[in-house]
Amino acid sequence: MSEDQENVAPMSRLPRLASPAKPSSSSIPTLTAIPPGPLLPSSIANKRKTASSPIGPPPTKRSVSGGALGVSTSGVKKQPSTGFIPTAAGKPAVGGVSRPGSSLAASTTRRTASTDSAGSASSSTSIGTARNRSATTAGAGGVGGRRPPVSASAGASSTRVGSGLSRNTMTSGARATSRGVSPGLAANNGRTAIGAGMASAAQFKSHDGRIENVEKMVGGFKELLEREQAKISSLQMSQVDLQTLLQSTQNTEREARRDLSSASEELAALRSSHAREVDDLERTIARKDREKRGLEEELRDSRDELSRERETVRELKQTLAQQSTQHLTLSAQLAASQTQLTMLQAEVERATLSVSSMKAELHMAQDRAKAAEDRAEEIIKRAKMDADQRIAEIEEELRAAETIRRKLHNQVQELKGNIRVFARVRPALAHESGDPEALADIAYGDERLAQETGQSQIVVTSRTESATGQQREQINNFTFDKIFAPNAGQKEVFEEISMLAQSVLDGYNVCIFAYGQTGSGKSWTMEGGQNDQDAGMIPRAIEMIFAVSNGLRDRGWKYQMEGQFLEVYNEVINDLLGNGQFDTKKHEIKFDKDGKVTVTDAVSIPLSNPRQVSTLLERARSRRAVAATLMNERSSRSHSVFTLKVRGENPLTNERCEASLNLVDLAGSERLEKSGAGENKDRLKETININKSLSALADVIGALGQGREGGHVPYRNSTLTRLLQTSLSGSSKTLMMCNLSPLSAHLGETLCSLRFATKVNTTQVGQVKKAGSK
Ligand SMILES: Nc1ncnc2c1ncn2[C@@H]1O[C@H](COP(=O)(O)OP(=O)(O)OP(=O)(O)O)[C@@H](O)[C@H]1O
Repeated sequence: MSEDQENVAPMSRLPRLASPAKPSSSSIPTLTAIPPGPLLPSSIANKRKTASSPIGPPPTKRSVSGGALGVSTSGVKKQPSTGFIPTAAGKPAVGGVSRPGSSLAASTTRRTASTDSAGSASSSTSIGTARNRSATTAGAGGVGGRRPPVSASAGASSTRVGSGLSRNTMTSGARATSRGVSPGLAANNGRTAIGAGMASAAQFKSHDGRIENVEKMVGGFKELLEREQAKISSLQMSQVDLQTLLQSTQNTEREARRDLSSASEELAALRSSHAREVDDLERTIARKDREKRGLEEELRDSRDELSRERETVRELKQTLAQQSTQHLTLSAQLAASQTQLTMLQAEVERATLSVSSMKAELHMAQDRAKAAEDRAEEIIKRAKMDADQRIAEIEEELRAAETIRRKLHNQVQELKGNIRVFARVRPALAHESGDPEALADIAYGDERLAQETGQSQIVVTSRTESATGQQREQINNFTFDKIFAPNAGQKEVFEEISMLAQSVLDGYNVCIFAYGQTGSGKSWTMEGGQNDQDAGMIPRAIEMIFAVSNGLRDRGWKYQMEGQFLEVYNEVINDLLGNGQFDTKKHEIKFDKDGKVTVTDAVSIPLSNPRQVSTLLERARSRRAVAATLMNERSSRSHSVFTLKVRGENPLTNERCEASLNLVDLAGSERLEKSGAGENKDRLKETININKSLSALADVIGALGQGREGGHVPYRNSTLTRLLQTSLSGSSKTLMMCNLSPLSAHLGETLCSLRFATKVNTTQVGQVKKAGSK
């Protein structure tokens, strides 16, 4: 319900309160219809103000009753005259009455609002102000010119004065004065009212009875008001109680809230402590679990131990029982032994006597033994001297035998010829063996016959077509010191070479060439594959030389060895063991006063064991590979020369030797048209240089073959022959391995190689001499 509705509701109840005092049916409707408006709202307003000001001081009785009474009195007394004016004046009077009423109603509404907003503002003051406004409004209504000066409101004022209630009028005037109405206006109003009062005195008398009724009603209203005031007082009392109750409730609530927050905090603290306790308990439980498991394990172990202990106890008991039995047995035996001891003691006494006599005999025997020992020592000494003498004689004989062996060995080598030629045909490779037509017709002589004669045969059959289209078959028969068929392995080849290579330890220069066209197996023969089985002549020769030199150590020989690996490419020497990726130094060939060849700035690596050789070969290989990437297929277009320099000394025999083993992998020997060099200037230069050095080699061998002492040998015609000058001289042993391809496509080159090898084979170089030996 809105505030306006609340204000209106009491007005509907008012007729019921007023009805008992209704004096007559003719006048009451007008009176009762008008006064309740200003009366009831004041009382209700007071009531409401009281109720809506919970903390404001309760209004004094004087103030309330004064306000209410003043309003009701003035209102009630005004209304009859006002009520009559409309009756007499008709419609405008109704408007005059209705204005104050509506003004009051409005003022009530405002007052209620102001009370609501002002809160505890003084009720009496508020009421007084409202009433003053009402009066002012009424006055203004009269004076304001909206109505004629003798208007309903002016009439109302004069009615109050004219009814003889001068006190009231004065009071009203005084009040008006006191509330800001100008005194002149009040006096003016008073005079106007007296004039109007005299004019209507007759009417006034006729209404006395009604006034009495009204006064009775006022009395009733007073009673009602008192009752209301009593009610208000009791309500105020109960309001105070309620306020007290509210305050205490609020206090209680605040306390309860405080309790609640502290309880919440306590609860949170309890929860966290509970959580901590739970955590602690869980940890404790986990620990206890672990302890429990540990204890269980301990218990298991203890049980196991207990059972073992029980087992031991049982065994001990058994042992004890056995030992008790044994003890009894032993006690019996002891008794028997004691009896025996007594007997033995008697016997010992007898034996002691015989020992004394034997000791005497022993002393005599010891003297005899000492004399015998001295004699034996003398004999041993003499025998040892004889043995040492014999050993020295034998060693001397052995050394003489070794010297003889060396001589014989070298005589055998000499008998075999100081230039020997072997031929080796490589097997067809995997990609070549598919077509039998691709293989050349090569036959090998009888092996047994070869062993008997020391000469092997190889027969190469070539077929050509004549101009008339006839097939011509040419059989080419070649004889060499040894021919290796394709199935011959590296080991087999080395067995034939090893004795020659061993000569270097005896002080002979040895030179082994691998000659043949590109791809005929020269590198395979000299260096071989990576595993021991495929190892070529260089690693096998080194291994063998180290093994033999170690064996000769017992006979007083001490050897020092060093390795050198050079490459001759386009007549220029490159050091394959130098530092850096490839050689940038210029090397020259020099000869010392002994005629030994040295190469300037060439690296010589001291070798103390054969394993170092593989590292050395690997180093040379990688440097050759770098050079090969710089220049296509360079390896087959260059000569490689591995030199093992050996220096030996035998302090026992006072012998010394110095020699070198040269293992040469020659460049591919193919002819110019085969090499395809015509199209390429570099290749042409390579081929010219290779051919130059190979023919220089052939010329040197040929010149040596003429055997003229002091005859000219053209060593200087190529770098290769100059480099190998010492090894090719008459004091060296030379072996040429002629490597051959099995393919028919290479038949022409194979025949060329075989003819060159034959030329070398028929050369007889003069007497072989030890190099640098004393
Ligand atoms: N006796 C052999 N047994 C097995 N394989 C061989 C044998 N001889 C040569 N070969 C193989 O034949 C191929 C050519 O051999 P190699 O490289 O030794 O020829 P080369 O004459 O040294 O050629 P280049 O002059 O180009 O160096 C290589 O693959 C090598 O492994």
